[in-house]
Amino acid sequence: MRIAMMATGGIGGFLAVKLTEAGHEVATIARGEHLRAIQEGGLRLIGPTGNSQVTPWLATDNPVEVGPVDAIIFGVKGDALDQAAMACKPMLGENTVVVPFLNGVEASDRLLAHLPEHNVANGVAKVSTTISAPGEITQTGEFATFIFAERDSRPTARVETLQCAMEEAGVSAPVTDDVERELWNKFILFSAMSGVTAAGRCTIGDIRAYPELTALFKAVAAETAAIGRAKGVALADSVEEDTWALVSALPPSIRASTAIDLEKGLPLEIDWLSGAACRLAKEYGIPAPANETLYAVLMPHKAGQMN
Ligand SMILES: NC(=O)C1=CN([C@@H]2O[C@H](COP(=O)(O)OP(=O)(O)OC[C@H]3O[C@@H](n4cnc5c(N)ncnc54)[C@H](OP(=O)(O)O)[C@@H]3O)[C@@H](O)[C@H]2O)C=CC1
Ligand SMILES: CC(C)(CO)C(=O)C(=O)O
Repeated sequence: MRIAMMATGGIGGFLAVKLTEAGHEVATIARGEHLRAIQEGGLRLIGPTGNSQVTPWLATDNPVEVGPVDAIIFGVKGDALDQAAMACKPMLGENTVVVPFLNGVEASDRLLAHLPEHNVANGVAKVSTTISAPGEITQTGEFATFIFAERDSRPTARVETLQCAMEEAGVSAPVTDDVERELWNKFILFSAMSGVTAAGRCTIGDIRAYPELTALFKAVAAETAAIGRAKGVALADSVEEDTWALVSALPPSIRASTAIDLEKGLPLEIDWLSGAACRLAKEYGIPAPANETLYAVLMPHKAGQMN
């Protein structure tokens, strides 16, 4: 397949290495020092079980050079979505599938402001990866699951082809019959994990150890689940308990990327996490005091560099 990464960060960089290794023509869209490093020395993945280095088919900051592709893996931070979406246009053909893997539940809908609906799919990523140096991606932990489908979850050849490509590349890409439920399952976990580990400057281990943090986490997860149900998402009756069971199984040192971004003084994705929960709660008439409090506490740090 011919696949473009918009862009080559934690998500796009990880998949670029895996899919290039599996023999696909991968175009990595990047910029600045990171782009120069990929052009000069290729893209390196530091993984939990070993490292790999690839030379992608193309490394550029100009999507016109790439031209139409079969699939675009769309992975930028929430605030960068609009500009990155517009930049994708030269890479679209009639049947190109654009799969967003942003955290939150709004990315696919937001893409429709810029891209034709028939090109846009929906997806959720369960992986922990970051740009650790120019030209280098580091993965923490071995989990790497990418769940995606057409926006209405109907099976199509283009989604199935990309899922097979990922599976053959050693990345889990299970079929789903309800991609919206998958997004909300993660959002229920992640709205709480992001808000609490960032505002509390704490880890998942702390959330389990301090009853006050446990209660706060569960309150956020329950609010977000209530919003999902009000929206009509087919959540399991046990989603709150299932979410806590997942938290109980996570390594104690884990924090959300939001907490790590806060520590580094980087901009926070809170408008698309706690902020999204608050917005959607208002829309559906659901009280969301825990999400609102966490959103407010993190607000002064939203633009970064204010630690
Ligand atoms: N990484 C992970 O483990 C996971 C991430 N996610 C979500 O996936 C999304 C992407 O995260 P992640 O990949 O980690 O983000 P990163 O910040 O690692 O990567 C995004 C990259 O996109 C680049 N970029 C943004 N806009 C453009 C543009 N217009 N043209 C070219 N390059 C551009 C950025 O460059 P620059 O630095 O120059 O702005 C950056 O290198 C987020 O919503 C995140 O929450 C979800 C699950 C796991
Ligand atoms: C928790 C994790 C690593 C799971 O994919 C994540 O999505 C994030 O921190 O951004």
